[in-house]
Amino acid sequence: MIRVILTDIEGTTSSISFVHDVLFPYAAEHLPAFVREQQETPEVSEQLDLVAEESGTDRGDVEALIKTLQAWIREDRKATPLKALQGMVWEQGYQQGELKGHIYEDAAQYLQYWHDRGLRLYVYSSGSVKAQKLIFGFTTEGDFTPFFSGYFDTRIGGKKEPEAYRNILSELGVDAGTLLFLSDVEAELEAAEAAGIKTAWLIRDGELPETERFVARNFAEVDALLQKR
Ligand SMILES: CSCCC(=O)C(=O)COP(=O)(O)O
Ligand SMILES: [Mg+2]
Repeated sequence: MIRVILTDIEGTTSSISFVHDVLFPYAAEHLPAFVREQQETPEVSEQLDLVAEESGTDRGDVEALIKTLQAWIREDRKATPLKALQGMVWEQGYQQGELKGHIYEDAAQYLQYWHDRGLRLYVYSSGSVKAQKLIFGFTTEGDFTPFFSGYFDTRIGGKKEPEAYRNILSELGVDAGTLLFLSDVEAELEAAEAAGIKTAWLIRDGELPETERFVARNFAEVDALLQKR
């Protein structure tokens, strides 16, 4: 029986276009000034150390580090220090009212419903935990953070690696068979399944694939699966 739901964000609870056409351009625009101004603060400095280490860029050349970060944004690299810095930049945007998180109507409805029914809800996204709390804390529909029991980002492991899902199970202290993972990316579902976790593949637009997997157009269809299991 499913007692815990672990959900991806981009393409699952929230639109890909919000992340790619709003969040990423916002970060690309504001990150250079943010890094120049905040480079001496411990939280930013720590991330710049990691950017230098991962890219081989000279740690003393802040402009080169910014160029590396901009290139990573363009290629949608799921690098943990980039994700941490993006979260800090987005925080300013949400606080100033320039950004509002997107959440699909059905996701908003069912997250609340599942929470009220006693299911435990967790997020697993490549976006940093800070970024996850922001997108759900400042949505156009209100604050959804009270419905979540916890958040995981790439510090627990990459989303296409079975080890990450084993780490999540161990952190949560639950059996694999009680957890349902929701994502729009098949490679993420395969990794979760390799750890014994049940999955639902969210296909919000376009043609449905021919697959043995459980596929859902929206969270109402995921709920139908929950009724059966
Ligand atoms: C937390 S909102 C920003 C999401 C993000 O930065 C990203 O790369 C999307 O990753 P996901 O794992 O949610 O597909
Ligand atoms: Mg996704």
